[in-house]
Amino acid sequence: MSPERILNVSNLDVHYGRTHALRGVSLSVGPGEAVGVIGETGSGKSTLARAIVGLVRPSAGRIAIDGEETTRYRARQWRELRRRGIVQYVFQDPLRSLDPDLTVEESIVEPLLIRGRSRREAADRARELVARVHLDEALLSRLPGELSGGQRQRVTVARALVTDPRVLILDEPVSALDAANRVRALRFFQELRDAGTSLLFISHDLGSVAGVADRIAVLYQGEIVEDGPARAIVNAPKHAYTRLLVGSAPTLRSAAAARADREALRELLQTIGGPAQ
Ligand SMILES: Nc1ncnc2c1ncn2[C@@H]1O[C@H](COP(=O)(O)OP(=O)(O)OP(=O)(O)O)[C@@H](O)[C@H]1O
Repeated sequence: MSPERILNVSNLDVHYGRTHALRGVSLSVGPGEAVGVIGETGSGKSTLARAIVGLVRPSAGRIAIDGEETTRYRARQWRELRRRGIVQYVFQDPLRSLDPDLTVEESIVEPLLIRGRSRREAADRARELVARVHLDEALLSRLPGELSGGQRQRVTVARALVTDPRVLILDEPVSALDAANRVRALRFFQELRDAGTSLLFISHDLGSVAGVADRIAVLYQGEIVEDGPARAIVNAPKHAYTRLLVGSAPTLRSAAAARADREALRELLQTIGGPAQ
């Protein structure tokens, strides 16, 4: 496996009893790269994420995180890896992943206090992180139940960032958000990626990952049927299932059509010697 990849999954198989949930899945994420995994419900997206963070045991294949092979890790080694916080998994449902009785500040600082940091240092870091996810500092004293869905989601991301992870796995990060929050969240994920955090986006919706992902892998019935640069997947999907996904994302289709029109016009202008804009 190439050492410069932050996350490397190769030929991964996962079984749940008789259900063969993942079949020969290979995927890699480089430093500061955003990779999207898209697929319909039941295609195996969450199973892949859960296998990467050690919550599901693969029946075959290999996983390496930041150059360290984790495939045969025992519980103690997983605990140590989680303590170091190199990989963080942000679950789909923020309400379920935040303790309802802890304030935003307590939720964010908890992992730091466990690591033995002082309360003062942890509180400073909480303020820094809420600013980073574009939340008002006044929300630090609120409980999760007193926040909007978009705010809660940013709190879960702030909490995941507290350990400076090299890779962040985001399970359906924008599907529960309204349009304005969705745009804001996607912009924020771009900032994170640009600052060097590797991102693995998991979603059923091609439209919500296409704008952020550098590469996209399409998961269908437990197998990756297509994998490539996001632009190629959207503009020239090869697999029939990917074509169906692109076809059912109207904004993507019209953006691709508009781009094709612009390119055709540019070519025409060049042939007739006009201004090539
Ligand atoms: N704990 C489990 N025990 C048995 N089968 C499971 C378990 N978890 C998932 N499965 C099965 O494995 C397959 C993949 O499920 P998975 O949850 O990974 O899909 P998904 O793409 O994340 O779906 P969704 O988008 O609905 O969350 C499905 O057939 C599912 O029924």
